[in-house]
Amino acid sequence: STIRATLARMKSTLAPELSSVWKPQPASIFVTDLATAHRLLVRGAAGGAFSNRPPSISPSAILSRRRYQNITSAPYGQHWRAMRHNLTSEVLHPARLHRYAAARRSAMRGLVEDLAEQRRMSDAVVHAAESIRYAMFSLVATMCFGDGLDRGRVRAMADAQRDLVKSLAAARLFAHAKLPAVTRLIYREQWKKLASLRRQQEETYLPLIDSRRGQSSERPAYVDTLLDLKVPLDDDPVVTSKPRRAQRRLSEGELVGMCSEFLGAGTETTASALQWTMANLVKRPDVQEAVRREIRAFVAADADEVSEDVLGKLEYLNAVIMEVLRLHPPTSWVFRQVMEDDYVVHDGQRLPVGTKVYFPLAAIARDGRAWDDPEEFRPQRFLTCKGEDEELVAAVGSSDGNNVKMMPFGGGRRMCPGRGTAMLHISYFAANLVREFEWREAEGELAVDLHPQVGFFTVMNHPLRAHLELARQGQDTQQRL
Ligand code: HEM
Repeated sequence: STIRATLARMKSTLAPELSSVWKPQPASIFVTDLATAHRLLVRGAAGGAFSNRPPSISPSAILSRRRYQNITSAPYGQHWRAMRHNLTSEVLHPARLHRYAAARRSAMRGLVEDLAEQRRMSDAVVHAAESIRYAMFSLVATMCFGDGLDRGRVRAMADAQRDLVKSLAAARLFAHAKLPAVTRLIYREQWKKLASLRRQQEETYLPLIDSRRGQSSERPAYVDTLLDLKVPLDDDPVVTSKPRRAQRRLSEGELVGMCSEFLGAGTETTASALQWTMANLVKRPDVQEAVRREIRAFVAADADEVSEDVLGKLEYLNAVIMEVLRLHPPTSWVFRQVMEDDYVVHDGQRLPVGTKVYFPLAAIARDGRAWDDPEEFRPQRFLTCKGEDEELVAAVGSSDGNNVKMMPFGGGRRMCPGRGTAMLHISYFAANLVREFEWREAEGELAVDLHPQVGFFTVMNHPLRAHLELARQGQDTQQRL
């Protein structure tokens, strides 16, 4: 009877999986030309929204067997709309973002001091990659959980998240598995590792989440908005602006997944973009000096920092960051999947339901029909169009979708909601790092290598190391740092 029970259990687990394996799957499509990417992503479909991703590799969604969705993994519908609206209007909206100015300043100061300390200890060569990533993580962690986080705990969370990012390749294994139960059995070590990382997140995040319950704060953290958030009881795939009556709060599992998404999306992308920015400035001392000259023109020599209100005037720095995002988009892919309601036409044919459409962002950004000498690092290409700043808007993806030339933040309704925040974080940190230090190439194995390591995020193949000299004029910088 034990054998019979085991067989029955196997049958009930495997039968639905096996039936889906034998079902013919429509071919996937890879879009590498800009015009098609723009038409599909930004203009959308002739019918339906074409705004779903294939089952996400979000570890939170996979580990909970898709019980807990976050914004990235949720199907296009009312639940997704409520979560995304909360993030964009309550946290990332420019009118709310000023609340976190003190956290940005403290993370930036911490980074400058850390680099100064390293250069004192190690003959001026610093491990910039780790320091940059940790500074970004501590900033995003404060936005997520509020002020007063213990430094040791933040460090542990940052390390755990690095492990999780490394495990994303394994997560992909489970996300795309035709036979999930069998795949979990075959790759049980990888599954156990993912499960233990998720458990670790629960153990760390839940006490922090609980400590915010019932508190009112002048500077609400992301978690506070999530605790207040109500989502539709049943997801309705049709997105309308009509309020729904039956609502519920997010469960603990969902809260952990949402925090994990915020920390991951907010840290890994911007930390990678900042590293690529500093790496390109090391390789191009002429560009670095031009950025420094621009900063000196707008910031007094005895000012404490390049303040946020100056950033809008630093057009050349902004152009450098755009060019970095074009050549090294930190998110490698955008994905969509054709659903029942979508009427998506490609090459004169309606794409069958289930078709996965892949947009490799680096290839799209190097389309020779859109850019002259697309392989060259040439920030001034973003300075040619003054006035309306058309190209700058186009580069981050304009809301009306006109003149889109590249899409580091994706496009259409699922476009990155963090693009404004990301640009603020990258330019604030980069401006201050250039003002404080002269960044020079270290020698031998520590030299800057601009080859990418393409995974879920595109990072530098060799983490950034650089030789730093103090660069500030006008006060006794040696003493200050
Ligand atoms: C340089 C920095 C960043 C880059 C390059 C980037 C890139 C992207 C891309 C390509 C997508 C997919 C868009 C699509 O499918 O069309 C995305 C989605 C997303 N990003 Fe970002 N991102 C960055 C920073 C941020 C930040 C700072 C946050 C939040 C704090 C964030 C939160 C999200 C979320 C929640 C989504 C899912 C949106 C949805 O499905 O509706 N990102 N991002």
